[in-house]
Amino acid sequence: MSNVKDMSLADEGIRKIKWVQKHMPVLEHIKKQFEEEKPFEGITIGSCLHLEPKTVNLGLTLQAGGAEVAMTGCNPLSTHDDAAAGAAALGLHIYGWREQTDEEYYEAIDNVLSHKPDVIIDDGADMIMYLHEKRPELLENIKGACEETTTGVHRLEAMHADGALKFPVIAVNDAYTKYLFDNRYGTGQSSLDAIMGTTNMLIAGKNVVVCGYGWCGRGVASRAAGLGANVIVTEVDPIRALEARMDGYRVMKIREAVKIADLVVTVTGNIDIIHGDDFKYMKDGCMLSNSGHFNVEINRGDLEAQSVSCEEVRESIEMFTMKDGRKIYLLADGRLVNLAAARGQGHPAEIMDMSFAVQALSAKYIVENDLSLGVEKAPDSIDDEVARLKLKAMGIEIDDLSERQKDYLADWREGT
Ligand SMILES: NC(=O)c1ccc[n+]([C@@H]2O[C@H](COP(=O)([O-])OP(=O)(O)OC[C@H]3O[C@@H](n4cnc5c(N)ncnc54)[C@H](O)[C@@H]3O)[C@@H](O)[C@H]2O)c1
Ligand SMILES: N[C@@H](CCSC[C@H]1O[C@@H](n2cnc3c(=O)[nH]cnc32)[C@H](O)[C@@H]1O)C(=O)O
Repeated sequence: MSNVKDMSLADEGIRKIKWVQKHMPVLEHIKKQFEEEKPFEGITIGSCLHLEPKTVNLGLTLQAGGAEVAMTGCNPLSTHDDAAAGAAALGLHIYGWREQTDEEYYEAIDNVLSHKPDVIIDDGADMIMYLHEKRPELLENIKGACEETTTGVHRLEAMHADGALKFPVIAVNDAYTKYLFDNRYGTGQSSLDAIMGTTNMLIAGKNVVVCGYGWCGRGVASRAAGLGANVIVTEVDPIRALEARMDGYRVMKIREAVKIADLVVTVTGNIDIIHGDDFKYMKDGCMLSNSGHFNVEINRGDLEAQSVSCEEVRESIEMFTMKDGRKIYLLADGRLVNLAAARGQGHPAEIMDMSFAVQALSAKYIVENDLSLGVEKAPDSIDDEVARLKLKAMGIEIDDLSERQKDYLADWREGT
């Protein structure tokens, strides 16, 4: 059963799914293994992930392993209607469409849960939260869950600390083969790609303010600098601020940064990064975008309160006219621009290849093991396997330690 926008888009969706499959060699390898081993026979997997071609390929990989798969999106703006229709035509249960209301978004989550999943794959923890709060009768079916992103992991750790979490969770985000590549190079490239595609503006010579110098912030800063921007970083963590400085960027307080910003990209996972009086100090024409989480990093309510009008001037660009006549532009409703902007394509397929390989192997790990309650990193063996498969797919060979080298590294006696 599915509920998508328009099944006549299925052929185009399938074309796009086939395209990404050519660029996801690790997941394709795992799909073949799953076809032989059938680790998910009798298992239902429910997911809440950005519903687009690469995610559908994860769904097909789980299906190849014998799973019944039900999927919805994890953001009201990020679903690709053609990929959703294609996935439904390929036998996955798909619920969702682009531009859902909040009510429709949670209804779709509810529909997935009605399939009574044994395993949940979440991105941002909305499905896990909803399950605990609104469908607690289903908790007993759940063997475990995987969480895709930094903020989702933080939410679930907080839930566990409160004693509220009722099943084990694997923090897929915390695998090296996830955050070092997805959060950094994926967010770096896809955010700039979406901002440029949405605005058709030049990046070179602009003051680009990156709020947060975590894994995503590093990626966004380096890609913006590569395009010729003058990058300014804001941080609250002294070590990350120092790192940003020594990586060559200016570091300053947000209040100083907004005064000179041409473009702001928030990537903190935190609330109210741009809020209140910050809007009063912005230059005419300043563009605001978020690539972190949900739509809380830029306080839209505060922006609206200080403006006299708001108009969609181009797809995914709202122009706020301020009381003094300045124009401030908000991209993609302040939701993560690389996925929620109409032109946002998400991370490149080669990146999601690794993230979703970790998801697929973590789901298998959940069904094959009795994990204890809590939030734990994906096992190192999964990281190692994904990295080795990726190197192999890229045609890269690396060296092995010799016996002499192993002995040397294990010996404290050998010195100068
Ligand atoms: N757009 C995407 O596709 C994508 C991909 C991966 C992660 N994410 C999301 O992006 C966000 C960041 O993820 P990450 O892995 O980089 O996390 P991270 O924890 O590595 O980095 C976040 C950084 O923001 C800083 N920060 C917090 N509050 C701040 C404030 N008030 N001002 C300035 N800096 C502040 C923190 O000190 C930290 O260095 C999360 O919400 C994550 O879920 C988005
Ligand atoms: N549901 C929240 C979650 C943040 S999404 C951040 C996650 O999106 C994932 N992501 C980035 N690009 C893609 C993509 O193209 N397809 C599926 N997931 C993606 C990425 O792994 C990252 O951890 C929200 O919408 O605000």
